[in-house]
Amino acid sequence: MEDNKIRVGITQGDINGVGYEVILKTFSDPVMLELCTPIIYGSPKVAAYHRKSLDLPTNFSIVNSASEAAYNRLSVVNCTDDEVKVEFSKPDPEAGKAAFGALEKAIEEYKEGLIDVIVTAPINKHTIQSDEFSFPGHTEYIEQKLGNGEKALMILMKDDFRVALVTGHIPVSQIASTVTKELIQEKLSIFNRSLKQDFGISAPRIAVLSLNPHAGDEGLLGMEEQEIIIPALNEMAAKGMLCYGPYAADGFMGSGNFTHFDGVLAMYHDQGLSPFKALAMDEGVNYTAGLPVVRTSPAHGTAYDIAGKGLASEDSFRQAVYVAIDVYRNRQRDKAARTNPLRKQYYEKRDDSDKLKLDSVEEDL
Ligand SMILES: NC(=O)C1=CN([C@@H]2O[C@H](COP(=O)(O)OP(=O)(O)OC[C@H]3O[C@@H](n4cnc5c(N)ncnc54)[C@H](O)[C@@H]3O)[C@@H](O)[C@H]2O)C=CC1
Ligand SMILES: NCC(=O)COP(=O)(O)O
Repeated sequence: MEDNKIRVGITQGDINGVGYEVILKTFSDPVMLELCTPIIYGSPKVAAYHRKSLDLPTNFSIVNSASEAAYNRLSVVNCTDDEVKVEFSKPDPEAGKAAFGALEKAIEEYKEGLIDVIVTAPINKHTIQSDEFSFPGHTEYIEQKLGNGEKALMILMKDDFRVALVTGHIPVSQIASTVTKELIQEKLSIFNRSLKQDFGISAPRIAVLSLNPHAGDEGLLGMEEQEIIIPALNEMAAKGMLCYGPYAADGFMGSGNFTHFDGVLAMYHDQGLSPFKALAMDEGVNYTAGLPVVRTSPAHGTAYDIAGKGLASEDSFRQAVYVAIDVYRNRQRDKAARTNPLRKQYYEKRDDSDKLKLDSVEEDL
């Protein structure tokens, strides 16, 4: 390795979707190569196929591992069977196998310290399923593989607009029974910590959405607000967290109230992601908070309807690279700031001794 730029490991995702298109378009800009050292985990053959089909100018080097990645170059580590064929827009278990192989290799090299962050191109969540990958998505898989026992939180973000989820990829029929006081508090704690450490916000303000229409209308339309969400918020607020709500989701988003908060915690996937994508999908980023590893992805999926046509925008993928780099740097800064912190000094009221007291280091909620 000839440089000390952040090494961004990129997994190829589903080879029949728009993954390679957005990756190659992003790194056709030489400025991106000054910002980081990108390493694609995938297939030089498949990358070349996409480049030719879409008439893209992006060049890359073939390497055996990220340890060989060259300065100012896009590199590709081959982790895919050369026999695999690209068939644009086709859901194909072979493509699923290729997506999984790339993810496995990236995780292996991350563990070896060869890459600093992981940016994933979209997978087809159905075709990737196998005995080795039985998860609803990257979030849950990476939580298990690289979480060291920590829990993940899915955050979709664009600039200061950040939406996180209490429940994720579960059937709608299971949402109400999955939303518990403990789960809300767990997600709030991860969100609060991430806003501080990953985004440098010292006292984050978090809005929490209700589960039922109109926040339950005092119990008329459901009791979860009264019995679960409000007690969860009250306890966290008593510990000093700046959390507010529950807000009725439709009016909260429609009125623009969300702009007054650093983060919005939604109760379920479509409650949070539908308004988010309506407002911010173009440059939206999916960030997996709460884990030791920094992992991002574009907000979009495989987009089979436009695969191979040259129509996919790379904006979201480019932002995913930026966010991964920013969070990585913010974490380093936060770690440095927390090493040997100055302790707060104060005099106790009603203590006549004039004795200076030192408090203990603040614990994260
Ligand atoms: N992180 C991941 O791996 C994710 C994977 N998926 C998977 O992707 C597949 C398709 O999911 P959908 O819900 O259809 O969402 P999608 O994001 O693939 O497509 C939704 C719409 O947005 C458009 N679109 C998506 N990306 C675009 C881009 N870069 N430029 C321009 N237009 C774009 C598509 O053409 C389509 O009309 C599913 O298998 C899903 O599970 C979905 C989201 C994230
Ligand atoms: N809708 C968001 C999404 O599907 C994210 O999936 P993944 O990042 O967990 O693979």
